[in-house]
Amino acid sequence: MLEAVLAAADIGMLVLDSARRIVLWNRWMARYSGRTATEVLGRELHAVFPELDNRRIDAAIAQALRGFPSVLSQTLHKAPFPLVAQAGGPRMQQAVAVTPVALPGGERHCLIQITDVSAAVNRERLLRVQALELRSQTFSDGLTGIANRRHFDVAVEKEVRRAKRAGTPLTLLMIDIDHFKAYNDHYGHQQGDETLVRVAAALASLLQRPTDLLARYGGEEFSVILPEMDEPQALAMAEALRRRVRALDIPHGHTGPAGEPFVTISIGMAMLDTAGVASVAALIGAADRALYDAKRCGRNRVMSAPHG
Ligand SMILES: Nc1nc2c(ncn2[C@@H]2O[C@H](COP(=O)(O)OP(=O)(O)OP(=O)(O)O)[C@@H](O)[C@H]2O)c(=O)[nH]1
Repeated sequence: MLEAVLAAADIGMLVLDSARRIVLWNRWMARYSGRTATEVLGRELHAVFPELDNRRIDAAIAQALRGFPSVLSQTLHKAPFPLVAQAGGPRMQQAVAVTPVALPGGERHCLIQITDVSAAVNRERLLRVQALELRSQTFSDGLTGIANRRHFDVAVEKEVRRAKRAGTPLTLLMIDIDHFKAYNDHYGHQQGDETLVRVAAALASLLQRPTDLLARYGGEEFSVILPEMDEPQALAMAEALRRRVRALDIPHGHTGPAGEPFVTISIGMAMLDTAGVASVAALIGAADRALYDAKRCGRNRVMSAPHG
């Protein structure tokens, strides 16, 4: 009965005597190691597995022969024994427990139990990848691929706090595509989406520093956080962004009599240290008012929030 149970067990079991010779080798071990019981019984464990050069296993065996059980950490010892689920396949991921066995005669033996945890490990790996993917989706805009509003909200709070603490400047740009309602009305929503993607990519191509953040703030509105830039640099960047979008030469024949027949953007700019603003809400408000001024003054331009 015991033999039948050992043969049927879906777990590897081998028993070593005090000289580390193999005295029990169940069918599971034979199947996944490729070595039959006849080949290994009576032989020393390291003679059977010369590659089993794992000091942790040696220590665990020594400990078990002194009467103390141990379980090998799965993160540190993923696949100590050369076992494969199928010939030519990858090494099986293993959970290994080493347990003392006291026989009636008094001699202490050591039972090694091996479980195949490959499926669990693979599932864990997949979950980790999915978690990372979900996290990046949570913070990026599905259409344009740039940061979304949620990402912006978190980043602007952090950057304002950092700038205040370090006493460094911080610029916020609010960007809006001009006459985009007319664009959608005349060219269709789908082409409107394509244009949003192109504009986002054009803006992103100019922002090189890792701390700069371009986000889709809302429908056809973008925001840019530019830490540690003085006012002339920030203004130059805003101008460059405006020119870059205009240079895409995306036709827009419905911009009114004063407008250029291309897609353009208006930009409102506010700085933490020049707008006299202390809070994130005030900074956004100042940039928003400057954007409104840029629209009122004819669009396709950059306007700065008044100082102080
Ligand atoms: N295609 C597309 N259109 C969008 C999206 N989000 C917002 N819009 C459109 O953007 C337009 C915004 O128009 P308004 O805010 O009225 O302003 P505007 O026409 O851009 O005019 P000004 O801002 O005054 O230059 C609306 O027609 C929205 O439907 C989007 O994801 N895709």
